[in-house]
Amino acid sequence: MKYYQLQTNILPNYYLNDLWGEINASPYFVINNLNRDFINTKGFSVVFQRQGLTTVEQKFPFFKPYLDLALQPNCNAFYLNPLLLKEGSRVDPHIDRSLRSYCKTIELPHLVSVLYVRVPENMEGGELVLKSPKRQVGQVKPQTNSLVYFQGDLTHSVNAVRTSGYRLSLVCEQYNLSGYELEEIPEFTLESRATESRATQSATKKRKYGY
Ligand SMILES: O=C(O)CCC(=O)C(=O)O
Ligand SMILES: [Fe+2]
Repeated sequence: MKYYQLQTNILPNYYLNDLWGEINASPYFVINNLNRDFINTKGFSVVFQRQGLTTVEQKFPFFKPYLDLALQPNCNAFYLNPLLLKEGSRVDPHIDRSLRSYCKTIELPHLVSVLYVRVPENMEGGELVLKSPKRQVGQVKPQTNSLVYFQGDLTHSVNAVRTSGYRLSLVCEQYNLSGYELEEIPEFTLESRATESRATQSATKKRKYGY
């Protein structure tokens, strides 16, 4: 794959509706302001190794069809996060490396997959912009039921959404780690502001972002 790949109409529509309902109903799905790059977004994260996949599927059966489709056979560690944007939300330029809080020296993901679960019709803004160090290599206009794979070394951002309605994506950072790095990654864990104490939240902020 060179830079990125886009597939449309990838899953049955009833599944996307179900996913929308299940994610919104999840008690873990709350305001997501831990990271400064994510402005006005909601979400939670599931961290797992391949051997924790059955636990993910037990606890979140509604993720299974997506994981069956999107997980790459050569990857062994994953960071899965549903992400909700609404009017005024945006994501500033970043490289996905969310597992670094478990292993400081971790390499970049092999690739990142993004399923667009629901996108407002005629959405203005909300494009996924992909950049290599030198130049912009792609701009994806999300559509409901499309799946994007992009190289894990690309800097990317999401333009501010300028219309009403919700843009829900299901993002999975996929890593191909060495045994040494893999040892540091939990087999299965959940990250959500809903389950963190206030003390943990401020400690995490200081550790990760220095404020
Ligand atoms: O929703 C998207 O298009 C990408 C979101 C993203 O970059 C992320 O969750 O790290
Ligand atoms: Fe990202």
